[in-house]
Amino acid sequence: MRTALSIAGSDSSGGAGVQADLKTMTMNGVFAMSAITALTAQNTTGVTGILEADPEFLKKQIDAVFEDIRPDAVKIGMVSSSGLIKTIAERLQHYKAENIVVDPVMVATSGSRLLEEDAVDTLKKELLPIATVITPNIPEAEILCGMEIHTEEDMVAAAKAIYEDLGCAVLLKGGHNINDANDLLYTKEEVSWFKGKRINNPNTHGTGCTLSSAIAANLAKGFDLKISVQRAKDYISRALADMLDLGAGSGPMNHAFDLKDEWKEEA
Ligand SMILES: Nc1ncnc2c1ncn2[C@@H]1O[C@H](COP(=O)(O)OP(=O)(O)OP(=O)(O)O)[C@@H](O)[C@H]1O
Ligand SMILES: Cc1ncc(COP(=O)(O)O)c(N)n1
Repeated sequence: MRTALSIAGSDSSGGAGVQADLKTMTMNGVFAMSAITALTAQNTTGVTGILEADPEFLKKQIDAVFEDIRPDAVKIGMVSSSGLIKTIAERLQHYKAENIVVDPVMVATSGSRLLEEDAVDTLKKELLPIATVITPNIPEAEILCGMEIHTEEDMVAAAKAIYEDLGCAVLLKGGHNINDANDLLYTKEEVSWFKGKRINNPNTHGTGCTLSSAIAANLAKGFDLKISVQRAKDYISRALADMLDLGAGSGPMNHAFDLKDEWKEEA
């Protein structure tokens, strides 16, 4: 069985973070492991507390995984602070990790900050350049490239600027657009659009975590980046279409939908 590691924060409400990652990876047919960067006390309406892991303890978790069950792919979500980012980058390079998907989580859907402001530079310098693909949403991409994004042309220009600056493939997610949910993949070879029909579901807590974990799971199974993104997009559309409605805020998605063997196939 192929394996994947989530390096991310814990979401006590189960909709985002490590909890979303493990559900998504399992549904996509890989064995899921975790190294937790922070505990959050969180629900659909907001984050009430964050307890960061000590970088030395995060290193222990990553070492414990790599020295026994080497992951075929790694997804990185909430990284919180510079010390944790440096530890992750150093360890992944040490183990020559492959198929690294970084979701540069900065602010939760509910509005709470999940990455310290002064850690953005460390993220750009140390972690994003070693990624196979990064998956910013529009506000995150604006921070990474310093330009405003209003149109699909702006999305292409922003993805190009980020690619040229950091050297990693960029999946710029359009979930924050008003009309469509079209995502743009910018790689060395080509620019591809992944068109999605906007599903009228206000419960989008954890969509970014889910998409990036599904990409990692499919890379782990041997699919190339474009096919992995398409499969991940199909997965998230299916999960959103289930219309689970829990909690008073933007709720989580259901992952326990009809298990279909097609989600689990390997390349
Ligand atoms: N209402 C929707 N209908 C269909 N697809 C959606 C919808 N909202 C988001 N998506 C898709 O979900 C994925 C995540 O996109 P989004 O831009 O919401 O990321 P995000 O903001 O990082 O997510 P998060 O809510 O975890 O912060 C993308 O593939 C996006 O196109
Ligand atoms: C631990 C953790 N990681 C990531 C997110 C981002 O997800 P969202 O933007 O959907 O709130 C989150 N809320 N909590």
